[in-house]
Amino acid sequence: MASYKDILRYYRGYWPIATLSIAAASLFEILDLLVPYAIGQILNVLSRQPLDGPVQRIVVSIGELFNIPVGQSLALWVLLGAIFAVSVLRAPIQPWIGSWFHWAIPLRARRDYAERVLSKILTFPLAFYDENNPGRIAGRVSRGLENHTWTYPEVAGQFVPKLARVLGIFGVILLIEWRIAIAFLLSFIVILGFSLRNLQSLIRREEIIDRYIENTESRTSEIITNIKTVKAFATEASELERQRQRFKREQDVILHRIHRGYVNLATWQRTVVQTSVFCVLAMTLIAAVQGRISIGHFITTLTVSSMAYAEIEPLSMVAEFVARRYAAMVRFHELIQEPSDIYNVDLSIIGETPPYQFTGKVDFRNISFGYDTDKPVLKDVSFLVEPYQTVALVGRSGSGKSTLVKLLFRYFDPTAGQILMDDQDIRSLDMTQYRKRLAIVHQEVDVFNGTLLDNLTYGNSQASFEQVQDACRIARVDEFIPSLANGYSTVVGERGVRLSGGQRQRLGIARALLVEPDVLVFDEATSSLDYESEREIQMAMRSLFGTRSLLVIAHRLSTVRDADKIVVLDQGMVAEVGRHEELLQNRGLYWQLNQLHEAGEILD
Ligand SMILES: Nc1ncnc2c1ncn2[C@@H]1O[C@H](COP(=O)(O)OP(=O)(O)OP(=O)(O)O)[C@@H](O)[C@H]1O
Repeated sequence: MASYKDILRYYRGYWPIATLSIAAASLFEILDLLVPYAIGQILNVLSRQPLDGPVQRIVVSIGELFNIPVGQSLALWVLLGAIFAVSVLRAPIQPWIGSWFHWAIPLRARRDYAERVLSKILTFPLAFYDENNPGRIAGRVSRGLENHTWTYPEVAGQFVPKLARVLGIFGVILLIEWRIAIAFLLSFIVILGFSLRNLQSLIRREEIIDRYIENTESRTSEIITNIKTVKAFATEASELERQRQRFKREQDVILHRIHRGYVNLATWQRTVVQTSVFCVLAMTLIAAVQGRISIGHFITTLTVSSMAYAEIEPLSMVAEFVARRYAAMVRFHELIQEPSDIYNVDLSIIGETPPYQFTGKVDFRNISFGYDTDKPVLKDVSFLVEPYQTVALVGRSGSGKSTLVKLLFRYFDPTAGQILMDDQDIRSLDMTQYRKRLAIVHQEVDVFNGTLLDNLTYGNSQASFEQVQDACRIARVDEFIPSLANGYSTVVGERGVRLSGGQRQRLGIARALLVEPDVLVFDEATSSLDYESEREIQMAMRSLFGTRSLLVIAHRLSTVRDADKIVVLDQGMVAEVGRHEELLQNRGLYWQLNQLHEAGEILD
């Protein structure tokens, strides 16, 4: 569970400079008090009342030092000089010690944490993404970073220095008349104590609403991701209605439970502040009338105390902002504290030549696995992929084909059994380096926003242009390049040319080939492709047979017919293994699937 300590740690790299700049800003706020104090003393000089002892001593010392007669005029010059020093001389220094660091620190911390949170996102286990969609994760990250960045300047540049100023004012009033100082201090303790108690309960409400907003954002992100389905089912109106209800509920809670709370707090604060100002005025007036304080002190006390009460509003505004943002900041740290993948992903390796080189012999030995411990998905699965063999995985939907591939990539580890790559348990290998020797072509190939060339070399930025051309020839990407306006430099993806399903698949194959994997996994696209594209891909794929070990999640008879080995899975178990003709002769599950799907040429 994250807490305020994590929020403080966010700025941890900058503590020394933060402490210095906050201390300097606080000092400036206290020095500001010299102005009303000096004006009070000037009034005393003009009304021929005595100066305060320490001021008198300073005037005398200066008179002696410069050999100037001590009198009214020297006292006025000294006081005027003090006002000049703390107001005019300070002006060009303050922004560089204050504002500069109050923004430089959170902006630097933002860069640190943007990097840290991305490293974290890159190393979350796959299961995390099943439970949290991109909208939820992105929302939490951006709200967290933004709120940390905005909160620091307010707390460091406003809250702490203003609080220091209030303490300074207490000191000044204490010098003048202790009874007024005590009344002043008590009123502040009451106001701050009550405000803090109220803010705590408002923070709890903010935490609840933050989770609620996150769920709403997550649904909006799902609508965007699944927009084709939304449009196809014409559910735009019902989606809007559902979200509209959530927006309304959000607004009701924010307006009536949270915002009302803040306004109630402000109302109460304002009333207490005005009462206190009045009491201090009355007490000061009585003290002046009774001759306990001079006219100058009367003016100083009234000026500084109203300065202090005027700070209540900015102070409580900052406290309110912090309270409003607290939940989002804490939830950002909760995200960072989520456990990473159990396998150590090495984020320091960029474009290095992987140390491993395998023949491509993969031995699945007695593999059992379940996403939930009580629901086994794979049960005692064993089969061997010899180097350069093409092995097809066949079975009904849900039989565990994709799960086997996830285990090969070590997204999960089997609960029993082992996967051996060239007779080495893959758990004993460096995971990042091991994965670099594998490649996969998914059913839906991801295209990043960038040029075609960027997308082709995504897994191997060192590839030469000749290698790219070779891969494109094998994967038949070269057949559609002439139709693109700028050839390899054509921008594809989000902001560029949309590639068709078949083109994307061929891009996926070329991209996989460019990393020169020892084992290539191919998750055949099912029925999203037209006949022409499908044939192109079939031909591209067939030209890979025998060039390396191939593991194909096969949906088409044509692939399966040519495979060296077909592994038929049934409810997580190996039902049959053999070549196409052998399995047909067996008249088992493969034969049944074959019969069922022969007409459509698709196996599951
Ligand atoms: N992330 C997951 N969490 C929990 N259960 C899962 C997860 N992924 C898959 N499953 C379950 O595991 C079983 C096997 O799924 P898998 O995707 O491996 O099957 P498949 O043979 O590849 O199916 P298809 O051909 O339809 O893609 C299914 O019952 C599925 O519901």
